[in-house]
Amino acid sequence: ADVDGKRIANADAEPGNWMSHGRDYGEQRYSPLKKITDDNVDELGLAWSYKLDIDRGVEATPIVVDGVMYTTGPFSIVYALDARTGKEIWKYDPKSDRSRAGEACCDAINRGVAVWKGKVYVGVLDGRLEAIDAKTGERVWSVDTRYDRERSYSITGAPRVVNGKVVIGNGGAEFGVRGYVTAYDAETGDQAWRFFTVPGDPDKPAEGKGMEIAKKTWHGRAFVEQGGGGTAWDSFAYDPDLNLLYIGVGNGSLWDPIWRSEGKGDNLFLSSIVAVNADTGEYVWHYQTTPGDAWDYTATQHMILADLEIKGEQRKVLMQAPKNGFFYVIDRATGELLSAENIVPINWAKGVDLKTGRPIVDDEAAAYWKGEKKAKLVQPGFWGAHDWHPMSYSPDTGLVYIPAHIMSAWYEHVPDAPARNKFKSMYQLGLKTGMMPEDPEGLGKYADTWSGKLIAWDPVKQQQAWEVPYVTIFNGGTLSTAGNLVFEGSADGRVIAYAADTGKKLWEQPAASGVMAAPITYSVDGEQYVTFMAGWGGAFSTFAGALSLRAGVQPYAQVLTYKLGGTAELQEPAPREDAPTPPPLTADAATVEAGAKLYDGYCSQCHGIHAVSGGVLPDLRMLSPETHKQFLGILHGARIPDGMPSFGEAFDQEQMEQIHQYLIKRAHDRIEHGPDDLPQPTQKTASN
Ligand SMILES: O=C(O)c1cc(C(=O)O)c2c(n1)C(=O)C(=O)c1cc(C(=O)O)[nH]c1-2
Ligand SMILES: [Ca+2]
Repeated sequence: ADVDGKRIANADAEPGNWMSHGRDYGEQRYSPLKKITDDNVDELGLAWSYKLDIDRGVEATPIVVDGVMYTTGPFSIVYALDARTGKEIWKYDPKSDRSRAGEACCDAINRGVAVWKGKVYVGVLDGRLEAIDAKTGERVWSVDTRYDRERSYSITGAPRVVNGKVVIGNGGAEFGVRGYVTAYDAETGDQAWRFFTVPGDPDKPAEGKGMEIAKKTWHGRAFVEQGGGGTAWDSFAYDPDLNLLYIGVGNGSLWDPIWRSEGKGDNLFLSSIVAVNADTGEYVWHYQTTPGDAWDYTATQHMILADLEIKGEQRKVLMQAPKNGFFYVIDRATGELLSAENIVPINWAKGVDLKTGRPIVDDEAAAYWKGEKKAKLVQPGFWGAHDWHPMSYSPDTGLVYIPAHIMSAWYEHVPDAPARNKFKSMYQLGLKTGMMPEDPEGLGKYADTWSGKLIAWDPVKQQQAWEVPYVTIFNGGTLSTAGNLVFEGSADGRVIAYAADTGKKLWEQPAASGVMAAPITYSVDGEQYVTFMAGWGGAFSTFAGALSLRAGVQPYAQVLTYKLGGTAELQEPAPREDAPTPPPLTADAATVEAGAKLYDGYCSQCHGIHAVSGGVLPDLRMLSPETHKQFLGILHGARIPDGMPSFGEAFDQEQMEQIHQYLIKRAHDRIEHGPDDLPQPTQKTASN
């Protein structure tokens, strides 16, 4: 595992390895390997599988160095496996603080490790960054990256290592945090630099040139208390020649700009790409995709560096398809916007003005944060036209392969800003969102408006080359290879290979769970392998549980590795047990109604809107008689070891009973309505 900057920068010289998150510093996720091609990919079979410990969302990109695979599972557990056989070499559990599991917005997920000079680095869900000995799996150092322990910081992203420094951001912009990126000495864990993405107290000196610029774009003082947001929870890229580190910056906190910044200002560096000096963390340039973000339009999405010929000129570009629906091509030396077009239908903006670089915002979509009382249906909604699922770029076809979403969401202004507290709740967003019908028919109609697509996008022409439809959102990240192939897993539980030039499906097998993570390829002893990390979970299936049931999968977490002629057998989860009979419904309508409000505010982000779980965390309509008895105890923390936080300080006993009664009511609704399967989607949105 003796990886260093030279080796990563020359990744093409050793195509058998996958040494950093996006394979190279430009994060193209393109492999020069071509033993597996469009001619023989139909002979691909399972070589080995490895079962992960916890069946929740799996989002990691594995690293492979010299025959060893380093990857992660739920709750940031790290695995070192023999890349030929899947045999475990060691396992390291950082024992992420389960009492704080509820402070992470989107399941207990992790996007993988970094490897550098004999050490493996992992960001832990509870906010630690740790170095592990690559040979023994023993911890070498550990730092708590949280700048303020009273706030709900978490880490889900993969670290990157640049010039001997481990770079990591954090999550939490749904719960009132101030975003930043920190670089730590890879050897010692000592802090080298920190770059804040949004300003702190306006009465105190700004932290460097970046904050001088940003400060002028914020108004009032509410953002100091509310954190401001701007978490860098996923993407980075690095250009060794320019020595620039690119940071993908997230959404605002609170979401509603009225409660964040008096409804005014661009609120830099929310929803921006920021370039900093990789040695010092000093600001160099920025490009803001969504000024004054009001919709959770993060620009944390995967960034790809490439050299493209644009209008007869060779340009060093950075490409990103952030949540807001546009595909941006930016000059990565200067930050100049070269082009931007939307990849799916959108209604929040009419386009991007190339002169100013600013979106032409639609007045209707913006109305909610101008204080209008009516809810607005905005497209894309909070999981964007593209979320964290990595895209890839093939220099052979010149196309970018984007796992895209078609989805909308309601947004509604609320008359009061919430007081900040540590309980993850919908109220903490400072607006009302996520509204959807409760009745199966209405829900089915709404579900029909959500679907997924693999889009092959031409970044020079800024237009689509081909597409493949999927039944729902949250399909897997992509990998492209010199064998004219694009690999992608799907939300509905398949692993698939397409011809990179035409999009023709060439190979497909079942994956025993939904696949969200991006696959990788590597070779050992001349044999090429393709690995998919399978395992359903993440933001979609926890919050919008009912809609995610369209995927029809369970959260079964495993590493699946394929080779030509592989014959291993796929392990599958046991079928779900039938729901027990609920207790009789005795509560009155007012009690149930009060419980519904509390549930949708505090419980829905994990257990699903209207108590319909997507199957990752327990469906609270199907509690066992034993669990019904322990209900209050569980709310007081009895299941912290499983990641269920205590709500002892959030609710009084009466409120806990109200929630319980609401769940009993929903259990009876479920029996009345029958199974949760929504009506089948129309032809248009059915999977390929
Ligand atoms: O604002 C944030 O700090 C933050 C963090 C995370 C995260 O850390 O996973 C997500 C998001 N936002 C987010 O907006 C989002 O859509 C999302 C999806 C997922 C996921 O893993 O499925 N995480 C996150
Ligand atoms: Ca967010």
